Amino acid sequence: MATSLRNFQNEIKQIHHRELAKQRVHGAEQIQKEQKHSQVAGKAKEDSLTELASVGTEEPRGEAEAEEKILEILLSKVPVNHDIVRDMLAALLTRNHGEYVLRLGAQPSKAKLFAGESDDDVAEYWNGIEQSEDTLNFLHQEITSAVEEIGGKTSLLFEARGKHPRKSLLLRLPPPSVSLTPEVRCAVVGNVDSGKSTTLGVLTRGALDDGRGRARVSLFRHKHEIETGRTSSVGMEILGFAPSGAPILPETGSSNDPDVVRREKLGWEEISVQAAKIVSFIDLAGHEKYLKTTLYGLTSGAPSCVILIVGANAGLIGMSKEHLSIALALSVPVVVCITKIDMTPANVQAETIKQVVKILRSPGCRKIPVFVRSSEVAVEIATGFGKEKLCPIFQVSNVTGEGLGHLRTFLNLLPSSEGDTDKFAVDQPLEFSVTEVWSVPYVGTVVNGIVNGGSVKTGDPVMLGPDSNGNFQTTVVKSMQRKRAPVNTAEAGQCVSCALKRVRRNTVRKGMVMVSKSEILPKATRQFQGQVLILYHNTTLQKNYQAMLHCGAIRQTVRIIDMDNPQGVLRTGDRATVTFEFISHPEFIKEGMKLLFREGKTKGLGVITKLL
Ligand SMILES: Nc1nc2c(ncn2[C@@H]2O[C@H](COP(=O)(O)OP(=O)(O)OP(=O)(O)O)[C@@H](O)[C@H]2O)c(=O)[nH]1
Repeated sequence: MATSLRNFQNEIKQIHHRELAKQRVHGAEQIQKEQKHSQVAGKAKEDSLTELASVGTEEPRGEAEAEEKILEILLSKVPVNHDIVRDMLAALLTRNHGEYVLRLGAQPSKAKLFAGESDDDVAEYWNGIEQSEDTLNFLHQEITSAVEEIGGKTSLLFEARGKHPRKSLLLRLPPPSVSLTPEVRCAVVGNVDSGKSTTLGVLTRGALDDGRGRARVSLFRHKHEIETGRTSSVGMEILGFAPSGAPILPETGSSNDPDVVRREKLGWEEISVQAAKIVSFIDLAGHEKYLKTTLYGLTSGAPSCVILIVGANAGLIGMSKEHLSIALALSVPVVVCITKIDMTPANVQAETIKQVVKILRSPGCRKIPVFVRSSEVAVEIATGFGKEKLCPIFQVSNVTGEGLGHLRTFLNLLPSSEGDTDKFAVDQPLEFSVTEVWSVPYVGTVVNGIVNGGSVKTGDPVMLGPDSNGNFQTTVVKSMQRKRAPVNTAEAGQCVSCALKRVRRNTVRKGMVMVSKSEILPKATRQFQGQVLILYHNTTLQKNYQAMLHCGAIRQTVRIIDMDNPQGVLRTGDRATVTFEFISHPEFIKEGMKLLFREGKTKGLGVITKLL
């Protein structure tokens, strides 16, 4: 089963990439067509589509300039053949959307580092030049002033003295506007009472917990949540990092955590204005009763990583295994965070760690667990996160603050969602999926969601739909907000809310899309084919079977109307091409989209292969 799941996931990936490539070609053609059309019409005014094609190619922060300067300084201090050294140095500089991690001094091999070997044992070194502490300090100073010259900030992430001195620096160029601040989306899952809301409360508010739920109170949205201490909805929290690398925290209060820079009370808007990077958390419910909501949060929020919270005292129990399997099925990279290490006896904690490692290494997961016990490991694992099979494990206490510093360093360096060009393509016409709808007094209908492709500007005419008949209505984006700060543009990979002109609240539902207005009308689909793998079903699955389908922000009951399996039934582990039909209304879907369907314990994973 594990091997077939892996093969199937690889196939899904291939189909997804193939379809994305097709759509990109199609999107570029469409943009070209539109451009020609506007030229013929003699439209001299700035065309949003031309701009759309150029977004992402520009380097607004002077990134190339910064890189060149840093390399020049390093080269001038290293008395060896320049060409070889340049390549080596470039490899030590990890670039990620306006920020760099620079490693100075000889670096231990990652394998040794992740295995947690002590500095003296580290025999193997990769790309790096052995330098004295004085040279490192000198380079640190020179680079800091060079980065400051171009308006950036440098912060020390890690430093090792002694036999093999080395340093890791974070160089960050502040984003020119809020609309360009890189964002990382993390979904937080785990069993009831594992400490999800508490960990988020402590990370985003700064004040530590008292072990009786103090830190989580500000995160709850409903009265019953405060009364029961149980999350029931999808909550959103943000953590901003300043250009200096320090977390921006909104509340005053005492904290024994030395890593924290404390500011006066701050709202989301202020955080986004001050931040050079924003980590947004999707706080999901742990109770089985709310699994549908949790699944929705996982598929609709397009997270770049899933943080699985495990109570050290309880281990991976109940829904946490379910959450882990869903994250793996959706191929979202996983981070494990073991909480409550302050109150758990050593033997129980060791048991939990053993269990987590065993599950991560099992053929179903095939992850390589890495314990993050130093900032150096946190830096290394964050910069390449998502590309390898590594699964970082953090051990933290929300009461004493132990281990939270490493977790913050890791979050600070995670690659941003916008940088994931596999998932989000800028060079396509706009596609925005609606994940939430509100009616705001004096503003009107506001939709929140993710820009899956292309970009959008305020004032752009767009089409919103499909409604229950499969039709789209035309509207205009009146204004936009990103993390409650007003913005004028939003690009692929970002999560924004848009106020829409002349749209009634009751005509909009979650799962709808907003696409750019063009001559080609968007199409709503009622029936489609998908390649699926049945992950679990206790008997057999036949025609007319109904289940809840999750596909991006879409959540609707589907019925199986056909399958290519000769016996006409599907069992656990079976693969088939299945024809589905949406029960209540057509939806906007595309070939290559991943789908997940569920009914009770039954679970299936797949990819849309054909729209009928
Ligand atoms: N001692 C100690 N207690 C903790 C720690 N983390 C969380 N707690 C406590 O554990 C309890 C449960 O925490 P929650 O954050 O509500 O758990 P949850 O996972 O969000 O639960 P649901 O919202 O119901 O899914 C609270 O009383 C917290 O105070 C920790 O690191 N140490």
